[in-house]
Amino acid sequence: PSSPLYPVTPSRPPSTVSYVERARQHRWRCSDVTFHCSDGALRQQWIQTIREQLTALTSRPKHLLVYINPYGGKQQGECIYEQKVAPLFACASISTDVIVTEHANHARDHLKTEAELKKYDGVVCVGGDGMFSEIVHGLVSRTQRDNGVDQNSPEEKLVPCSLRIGIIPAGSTDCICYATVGINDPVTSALHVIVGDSQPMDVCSVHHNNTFLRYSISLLGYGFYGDVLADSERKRWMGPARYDFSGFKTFLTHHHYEGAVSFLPATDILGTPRDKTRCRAGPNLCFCSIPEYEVGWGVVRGKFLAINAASMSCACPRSPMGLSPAAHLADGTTDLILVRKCSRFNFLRHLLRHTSKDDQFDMTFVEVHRVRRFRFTPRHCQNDSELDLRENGKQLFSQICRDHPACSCSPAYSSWNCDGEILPHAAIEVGVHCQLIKLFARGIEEQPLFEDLANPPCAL
Ligand SMILES: CCCCCCCCCCCCC/C=C/[C@@H](O)[C@H](CO)NC(=O)CCCCCCCCCCCCCCC
Ligand SMILES: Nc1ncnc2c1ncn2[C@@H]1O[C@H](COP(=O)(O)OP(=O)(O)OP(=O)(O)O)[C@@H](O)[C@H]1O
Ligand SMILES: [Ca+2]
Repeated sequence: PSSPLYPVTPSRPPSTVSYVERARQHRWRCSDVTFHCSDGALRQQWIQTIREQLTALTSRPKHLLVYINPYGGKQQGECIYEQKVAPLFACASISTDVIVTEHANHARDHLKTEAELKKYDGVVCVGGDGMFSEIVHGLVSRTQRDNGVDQNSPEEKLVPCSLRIGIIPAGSTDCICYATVGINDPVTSALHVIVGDSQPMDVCSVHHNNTFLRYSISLLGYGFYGDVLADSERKRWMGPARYDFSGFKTFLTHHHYEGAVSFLPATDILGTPRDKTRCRAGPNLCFCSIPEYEVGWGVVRGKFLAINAASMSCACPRSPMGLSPAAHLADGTTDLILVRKCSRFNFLRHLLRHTSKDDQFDMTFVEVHRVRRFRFTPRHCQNDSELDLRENGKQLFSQICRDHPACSCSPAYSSWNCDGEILPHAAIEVGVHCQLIKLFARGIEEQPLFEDLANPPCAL
């Protein structure tokens, strides 16, 4: 159908208008209302007017490029798209080019080099956070190349991407979707695409020795989350449960890592990581401020169980408030959470607080800073031969452990978990790029007291 009204059949047919209705827990549903009109001319006038009103909404996409990961999460990507999303796009007169990916990085490389981006109003991915990360890497790299920007320079100002990205959740964690929409529900996400929502988001660039490594949108985690990921990658066959298994195992292993974290605090912003307010849809604290004066870098040295940088809350079904509940999606900062070496019992208390409303930062061994840039340097390693050292270190360590089975020392290095991908270097430099990308989302809406009055329905 080429209009939001259907069916449009001869003689006195009923005319149906589809619209968005809010349901529980941030879910959106498609409903319809059927009108009967005995006066054919009046009916036609109504149809014409509604069509014109909808066409005038330029923020709504008309052509989308869709990538489906058939192997993400519970391997339901294709089925979710065909059954739940494609019919809605068709109903809203959105045309699509669909690519089912054949290998990892297929979507990234297609976007980077081949895709004819001018044809589209947006890119949609069906998968988890890993698939979204592929789309971001493809689009951001393509935009920098097209604009002659060198990604390898950590100080370079990156050019924002013009195409919006939609996420149809079909992964294991879906934390980007959860934190930008409030729920990981394919129909809700499809409806946010259809109504043409727009949510800007920060992107962190990660460098090692003036070489670009990766972008991060949600979590950069060294120590605990790096070790959980490294272990869970060997257990992909377990599906989403691999994270709980590896989480439990890593918790028991209780390794700590020594190093120095230096950071540039964001002092000229309104919010702090300890705020009780949350990043919500509508006017809020979420904007890019320009630093007014130079502030000095802070340095924290020590032994850490975890070093986490959360550029957004990282709320997900496992942790409904997230790693940094007050983090903002698009304020140009990341919340640097440093968890110093402590007892297993205390670390468990800290982890448990992620599952409730209790403050996980209110503990003597945890500190949190809202920053614009940071660097991490592991102890024993300040030069280029880090990787060699790392390999030798691993061999040495396993040898020592074989010789002394009861020893409880930690290995020298962990890995960085960069949005679910393992980085090859421990020493990294990170900078936040304010509002580099845009999503088909609007942030999490407060649940209004009188839903119907505060949020009028929206026709498809
Ligand atoms: C006692 C329960 C404590 C539960 C504490 C839960 C905190 C969970 C916080 C989750 C934050 C997810 C951040 C998202 C990162 C994504 O960019 C990335 C890509 O999808 N996902 C992961 O790396 C996937 C990372 C998944 C990490 C799961 C960690 C699970 C920890 C379980 C610890 C169990 C200890 C039990 C001791 C008896
Ligand atoms: N056709 C494919 N075959 C194998 N791997 C793929 C394919 N398409 C994409 N991938 C890769 O699969 C990885 C995981 O995908 P995805 O993010 O969709 O699911 P997930 O890992 O289960 O979820 P999450 O990232 O939320 O934990 C991604 O890193 C992506 O690069
Ligand atoms: Ca942020």
